[in-house]
Amino acid sequence: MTPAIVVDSLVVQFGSFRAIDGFSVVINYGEVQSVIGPNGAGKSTLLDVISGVTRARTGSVVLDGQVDLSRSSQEAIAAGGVRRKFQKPSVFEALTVEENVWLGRGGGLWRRQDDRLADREHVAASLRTVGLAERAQEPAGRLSHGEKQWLEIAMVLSSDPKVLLLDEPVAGLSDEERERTAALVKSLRSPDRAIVVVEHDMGFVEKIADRITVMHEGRSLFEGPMAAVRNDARVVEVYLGR
Ligand SMILES: Nc1ncnc2c1ncn2[C@@H]1O[C@H](COP(=O)(O)OP(=O)(O)OP(=O)(O)O)[C@@H](O)[C@H]1O
Repeated sequence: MTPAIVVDSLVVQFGSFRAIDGFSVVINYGEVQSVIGPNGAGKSTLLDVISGVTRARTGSVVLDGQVDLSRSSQEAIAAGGVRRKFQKPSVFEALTVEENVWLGRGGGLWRRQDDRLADREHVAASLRTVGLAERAQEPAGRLSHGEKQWLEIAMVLSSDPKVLLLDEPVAGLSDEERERTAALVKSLRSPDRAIVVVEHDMGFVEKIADRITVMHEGRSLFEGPMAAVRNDARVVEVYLGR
């Protein structure tokens, strides 16, 4: 396995409170890495550091053995191929589904007029991947909550990211939509892409994750496959048993 991102001894502090307190993890290409844990464990803060929203106090988050993302700007991180889908869908409702994906590809809607073949193909392929190709010309505001989640995935996919960060991708989705999202995330796995999923839905995580890290109070409590996670007494005590 080739590491995409190596998080080493990460510490994030808000005032005197340590939201992340010496956390380390290796995120590999070709895998879906899930980060689970109770509310307030530090999962979103971890994604914030990887995507440049929040600064680390100490430690490092190194991409491809070269770039320390904890010292890079949000723009540089996104341009370097690390893209994040936030928990709440934030699509542009008045724009069409396809226009939203053009925006996700980067550079704004003017890129559409530029009409470069590679761009067009990426936009179309992203819409097909998430199953929204037939809705491409509809205003995004007409999509259901689940479809908006998929549209956001298409928006980040359209830039062909090497690292995809998904923050609670099935929150608020129906059982059927969760099934579809699981199939979608599995289909996104590729040897030159690493996927990180933060999610509370254990059934979903079990379906998609190659590796699971359990976070608790800013630290890594346990790492392993779901069967081992479910059987670990500490994990049951702080998270699953609740
Ligand atoms: N900007 C901030 N200022 C102060 N405290 C913060 C800030 N951001 C997060 N925190 C605190 O850091 C801790 C970790 O928060 P975080 O959102 O990363 O947890 P989480 O594991 O994602 O939780 P959830 O599952 O509820 O989304 C929480 O106690 C939170 O209140």
